[in-house]
Amino acid sequence: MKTLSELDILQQHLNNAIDTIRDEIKRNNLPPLSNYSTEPHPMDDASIALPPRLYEARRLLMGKPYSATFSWFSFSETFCTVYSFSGMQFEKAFLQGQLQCLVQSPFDRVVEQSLSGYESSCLQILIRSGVLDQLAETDDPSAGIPAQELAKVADIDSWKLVPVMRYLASQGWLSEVKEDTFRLTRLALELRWGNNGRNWITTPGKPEISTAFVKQVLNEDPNWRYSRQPNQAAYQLAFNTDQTVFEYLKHHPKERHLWAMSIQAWGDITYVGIIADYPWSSLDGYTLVDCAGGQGKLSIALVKMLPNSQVIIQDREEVGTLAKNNVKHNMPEVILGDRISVEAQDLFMPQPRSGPKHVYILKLVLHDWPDLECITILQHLAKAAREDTKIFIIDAISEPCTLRTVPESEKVDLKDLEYAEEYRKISPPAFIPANFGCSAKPLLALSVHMLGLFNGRERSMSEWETVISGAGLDIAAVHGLRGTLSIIECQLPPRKDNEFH
Ligand SMILES: C[S@@+](CC[C@H](N)C(=O)[O-])C[C@H]1O[C@@H](n2cnc3c(N)ncnc32)[C@H](O)[C@@H]1O
Repeated sequence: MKTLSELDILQQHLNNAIDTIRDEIKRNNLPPLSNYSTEPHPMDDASIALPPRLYEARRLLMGKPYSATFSWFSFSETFCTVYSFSGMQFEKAFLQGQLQCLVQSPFDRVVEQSLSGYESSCLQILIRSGVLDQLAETDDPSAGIPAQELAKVADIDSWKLVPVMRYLASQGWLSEVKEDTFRLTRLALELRWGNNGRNWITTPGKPEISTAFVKQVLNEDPNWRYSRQPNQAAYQLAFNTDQTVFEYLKHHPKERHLWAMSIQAWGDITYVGIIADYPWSSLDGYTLVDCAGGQGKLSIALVKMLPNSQVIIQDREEVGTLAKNNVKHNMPEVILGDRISVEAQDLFMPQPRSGPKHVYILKLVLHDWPDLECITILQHLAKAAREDTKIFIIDAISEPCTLRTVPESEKVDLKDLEYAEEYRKISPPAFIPANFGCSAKPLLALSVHMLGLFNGRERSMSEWETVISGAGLDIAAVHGLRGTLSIIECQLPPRKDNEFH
């Protein structure tokens, strides 16, 4: 007999729940569910007791960590324990996305969202108390450790630790192997010391900035409310400063280091797609200028890939030291200033590197800035550019959340990618928005975070077009990459016959 995998079993639960909901809707003469309806559905009315089978099918589909009829703890205890005994992880039953929106009770969603900040707080507790590292470094990670023991080593109250850990277990970060004994799950391994997830989550200030974000947007002072200055955002409200994030970090080296690690984490997760999905070898022989190149991970890769190219990492003076150390660490054989150099260069000053066959790269830079600043940055590059210069904006293209009908001849679906080596994005299938809805949540959350930090944002293609044409540049091509980013290749517009350069 075929042994079913966890994926097989979860699919069965999913199909069973959907089939049941469909059947119950028909049996009870309810209207069809739609995420695009502008009317409430009878199932949204919490004062009506749903038929038991429909109620339970919805609970199965949501894999909900709580419900109206179960108290938080009793439900979590039963459910988490049962699931960890059967070797399954709760988080995998928690189906996100379109299906969640379609079937979840709107009030439950409100409760879940209004308390969602606790997930971040509980993760902070897990990490900052050292509990996560205790769980990661134990001799037998699969056995787990009783919360009482963890609390004693961390010097915190176990009465407070247990609800924190159980909540995290319900969200998939931990599993409760027996009552009050927890172990890490696959998801939580990303939070171990040295991993990108840990670097990203430990950058200081995220909770403070997200709280102050409300005050940024709804500020009583209209000068603030309508300000798009990079130094009038939630960050300044949270840290009581009038400096931009980068100016502030200049004077706070410890935070600067943590920030650099978190930026690097985002860079790392997008790196594979940038390298794999663009034909970089076609640029061998070009001079590549990595503007605001940070610690220079992309530049180091490019100099290794392109033996006839020169690569220059530019950034703020205080970041240059990090980049130099990084180059020395990763390429001990290379002499700085030979094929790779690091130099201080302000994005808002004229670009000194100019000449034939140049590529200016702006990776994850423009999303940090409001439109006016982006236009100024691009104008400096446009002024330094020649006819054959390429300007690469490597940033996300944040599709709107609209439904889009793709003409049949242009459709790409999963079947088209069978055995494909070249990456192509699939077209959104029916009822899935252009940005794939909840799949875009990390990027859209980052977009809001950019607003809170700098009045920056992730941009849609039409928003990119505004900024690029505002700087007097043309778009030559757009390359989609795996890992949320794209390369928007820009160039000078063709010269008119009567123009002299
Ligand atoms: C989000 S990071 C991106 C770094 C790098 N391109 C990457 O992808 O890892 C933004 C970078 O812009 C740099 N930066 C900020 N303001 C700058 C300025 N006025 N001139 C030059 N660099 C600046 C920061 O120091 C930081 O390294």
